[in-house]
Amino acid sequence: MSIGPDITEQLARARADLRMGVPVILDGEDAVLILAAETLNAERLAAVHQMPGDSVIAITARRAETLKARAYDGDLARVQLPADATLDWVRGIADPAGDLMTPMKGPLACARGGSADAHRAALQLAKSARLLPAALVTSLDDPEGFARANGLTRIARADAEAHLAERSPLHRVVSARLPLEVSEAGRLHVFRPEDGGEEHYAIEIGRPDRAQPVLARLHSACFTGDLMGSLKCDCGPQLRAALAQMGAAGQGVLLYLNQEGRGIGLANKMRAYALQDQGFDTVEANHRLGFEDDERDFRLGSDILTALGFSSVRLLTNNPRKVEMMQASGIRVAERVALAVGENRHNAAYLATKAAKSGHLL
Ligand SMILES: Nc1nc2c(ncn2[C@@H]2O[C@H](COP(=O)(O)OP(=O)(O)OP(=O)(O)O)[C@@H](O)[C@H]2O)c(=O)[nH]1
Ligand SMILES: [Zn+2]
Repeated sequence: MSIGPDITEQLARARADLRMGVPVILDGEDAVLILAAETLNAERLAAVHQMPGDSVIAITARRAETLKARAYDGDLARVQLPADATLDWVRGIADPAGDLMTPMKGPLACARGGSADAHRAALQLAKSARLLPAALVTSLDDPEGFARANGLTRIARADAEAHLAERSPLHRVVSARLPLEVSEAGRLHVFRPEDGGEEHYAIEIGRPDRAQPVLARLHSACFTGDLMGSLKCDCGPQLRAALAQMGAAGQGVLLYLNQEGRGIGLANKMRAYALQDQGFDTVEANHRLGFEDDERDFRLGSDILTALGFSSVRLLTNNPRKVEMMQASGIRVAERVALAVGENRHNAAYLATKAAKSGHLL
């Protein structure tokens, strides 16, 4: 066994590099240098302009639709980097904040033909680093030499793809008693993924019988709603109502999953909120940013329930995707328990959009 970083650890480094604006090399067939558009700076853009390889900005088909760029690769587009492209221009491709003020960035020329696999991996990596899904991608002739000369992280793309497609195993780190307002018999379990990603928590109330369906909630983190009392969503009231029901029943398990903003992170969620102030709804805002409606993987909820010894739940939710994903990953949903609380005049349209476009049941 090597003492150096394995592929999981290399990917964690790559995410940290991209978040800081440091380039990463994806090696293999069609080796490339990638930089996240969001964290690119003027010096590094100038350096890319000097490189002999072809440069494009990879964006998702969702973002391409807004920019009227041709997504020849199906799920993504490769926008050619003009020789005089400025940092503001690159940022404008990535970030829809200024779309309405400067609607015409193009016409944008897009690459077609050849492989877009490296570009797809770059976008996946940017998303998993909770950055905007847009990457400056430059072809490289000598990836090993370039990595050595510049001290860059170099990853075998084939290994990266295999790992990015799988969810990271979670391990319970610690469990401790946590008396709560709703029940003095509370316990908190902390779960840590192997990939250096965010930890997730399970709050167990009482000692639920593992042989019976447990009253359960998969709650996605919402800093604004859970902690700040935001009126733009229903998360805070849902969190408190779920805990109150478990307290009243004397048992239950609430998973607090750190999937802020339906899996896009708080910064991107706030970008979506800014777009909502321009008149777009919650789903349109995600699409304009280049994300899908919902980027969450609820199977991590099943992993945690399984680790705690549960195999069957009475699930507190209005979201049919949660029910489907639980069932598909081996947790039986014996019953869906509706959780409709916290509607107000600020979130009524948001709740209506979720019902109309995301299939939420009321
Ligand atoms: N991207 C994005 N995320 C949001 C928005 N409003 C709330 N969220 C996030 O959405 C998640 C909550 O998901 P919801 O769709 O409200 O509810 P759900 O958890 O899918 O379904 P329920 O179980 O019925 O509550 C949290 O991670 C919030 O941070 C928004 O406008 N845009
Ligand atoms: Zn919320």
